[in-house]
Amino acid sequence: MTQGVDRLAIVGLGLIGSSIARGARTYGLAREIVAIDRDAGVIERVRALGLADAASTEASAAAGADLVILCVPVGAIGEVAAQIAPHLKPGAVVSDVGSVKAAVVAAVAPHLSANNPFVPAHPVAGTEYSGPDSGFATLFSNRWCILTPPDGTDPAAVERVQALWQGLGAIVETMTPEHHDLVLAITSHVPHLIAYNIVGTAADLEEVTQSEVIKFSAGGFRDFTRIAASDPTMWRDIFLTNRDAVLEMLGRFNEDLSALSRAIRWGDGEALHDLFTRTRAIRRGIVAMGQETAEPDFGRARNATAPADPQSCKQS
Ligand SMILES: NC(=O)C1=CN([C@@H]2O[C@H](COP(=O)(O)OP(=O)(O)OC[C@H]3O[C@@H](n4cnc5c(N)ncnc54)[C@H](O)[C@@H]3O)[C@@H](O)[C@H]2O)C=CC1
Ligand SMILES: O=C(O)C(=O)Cc1ccc(O)cc1
Repeated sequence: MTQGVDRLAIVGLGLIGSSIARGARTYGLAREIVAIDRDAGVIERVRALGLADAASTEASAAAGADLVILCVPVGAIGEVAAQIAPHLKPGAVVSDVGSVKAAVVAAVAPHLSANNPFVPAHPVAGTEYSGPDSGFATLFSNRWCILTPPDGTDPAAVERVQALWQGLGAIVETMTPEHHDLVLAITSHVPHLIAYNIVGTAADLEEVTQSEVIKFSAGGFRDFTRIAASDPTMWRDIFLTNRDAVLEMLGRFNEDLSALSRAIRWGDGEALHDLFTRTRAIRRGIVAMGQETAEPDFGRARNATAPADPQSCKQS
């Protein structure tokens, strides 16, 4: 059994935090796991599921941890860092899993002393489910985890966080927070916004079509509804904290959408066919890299320990 971390504290035991706890147990990555969540109901579930050696609603439970991972919505990460900071032992490394990085670095840095290096991380893996029941140990297997350590971060701290993610099966890559935010704006954030928008538009049309939108929802729309079922708090925070990059990518998206509208209006089949051929090649490239299954899996195909009844997960 690898003993990477002596005491691992996880703050926020939702989908991501509970998956880290399960993975750390399964793969023997920590001698002791401490779970911290402000929600007493979550702590109760953590105890019932046996996800940690100790579980508490108090930030002081982070005392004595070698590595503390903040797994709360990005808008709360700075405030949670401030709460745990007074309890950290010298040398304890702090990390997070937030989907946005520049705003998180800015929010966390002021609260930590030089004795407690911050190594921001983002596992690019998840589902539309939330809460402690929705996690599973293999969530990060063969998935990217992006680290965005500020220049001058203690290399030993980066190494500790990298080792944890590699132990969880992730492939680790390092980049600047700003680059991360631009890349994720187009690959993750704008796609979620499009899903929220199209499902919202369809819902508004329900009155006009007398429920036929939902009744006849076929492949494309159904895939959007899965994404649009993602946690409202988490995604509100992502759009508010990655505002500039999302607006930049949304501007480009709108321009390209206008070009497509024009092609349809003027019967430019060649332009449509050219684009659809290019996008098909991109999908096939992703499948070939093993980052995706050929068919939509609705977030459950890799879920080796999924609850028998997915409805038991907190669905947003
Ligand atoms: N859901 C996903 O697919 C992915 C999420 N992320 C990131 O991971 C983080 C967590 O997301 P999920 O696990 O999906 O969320 P979740 O909603 O499943 O769990 C969040 C947990 O944090 C707790 N929490 C919230 N505010 C808190 C506070 N102030 N103090 C202590 N605990 C608090 C909540 O009680 C809840 O148990 C977010 O920053 C998100 O951007 C990253 C990759 C994928
Ligand atoms: O469920 C999906 O399709 C996702 O895209 C999950 C996801 C959500 C947020 C992230 O920062 C990373 C992955």
